[in-house]
Amino acid sequence: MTADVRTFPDKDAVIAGAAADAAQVLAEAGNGRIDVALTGGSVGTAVTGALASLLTGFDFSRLHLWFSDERYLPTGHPDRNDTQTFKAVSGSALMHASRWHVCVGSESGLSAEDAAAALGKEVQSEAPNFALSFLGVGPDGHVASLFPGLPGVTVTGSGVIAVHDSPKPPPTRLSFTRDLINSSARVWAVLAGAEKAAAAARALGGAATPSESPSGSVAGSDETRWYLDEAAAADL
Ligand SMILES: O=C(O)[C@H](O)[C@@H](O)[C@H](O)[C@H](O)COP(=O)(O)O
Repeated sequence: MTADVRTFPDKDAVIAGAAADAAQVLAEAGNGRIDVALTGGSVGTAVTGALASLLTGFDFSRLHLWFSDERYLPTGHPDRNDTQTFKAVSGSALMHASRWHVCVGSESGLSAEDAAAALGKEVQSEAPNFALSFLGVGPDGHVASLFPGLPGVTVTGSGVIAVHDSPKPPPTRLSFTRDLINSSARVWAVLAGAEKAAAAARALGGAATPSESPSGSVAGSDETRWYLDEAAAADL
């Protein structure tokens, strides 16, 4: 499916645009439970923060929030994606979502494989039907913690994997598989900056393999959108 590419003047406009559109998706979602997969990184976290301030009059008890990847560090560590997200949304009603499905922390003593399996079990038993998955994109084209050249991006099945030797610190991470990400109705990539331009062009060019371009290998079952600033869109 062809991605719907939306270009904005700068990073702040990308964040505001994606958050406003996500607020509309949530407002228009039918009755019942809504599952959303959040992402880490500067742009994704800021989108979640902006979304939190737009959701007025929303029934938060319907909302289940997940992270499509986590940096495998102790609970509360300032570099964890959930910690950074909680900071971005603190004081907002988003904190009252029915459930934040966070990953176990490394203080548990679990190996990354066992921590990934625990979250995978939760995915299996909750059977989330993701309405929306946000993804940041790295300069190397990674999404979630699926990095070019590492084995994770080729793992099949709707599970959660352990990732070792991540080129972006920290080295140990947990990540949704590509199949789990792609089970989302909507997959929205959010990115900004000239350092992302080559990765965006490779992904949207459509010729790269998943291992060369993880971001080019993710797509929503209904819709794939890319929110980019002009700098990141420069090579499209
Ligand atoms: O744990 C993480 O860092 C991520 O989830 C990662 O996939 C991130 O979204 C991208 O690296 C983009 O990050 P930026 O928006 O900061 O460039």
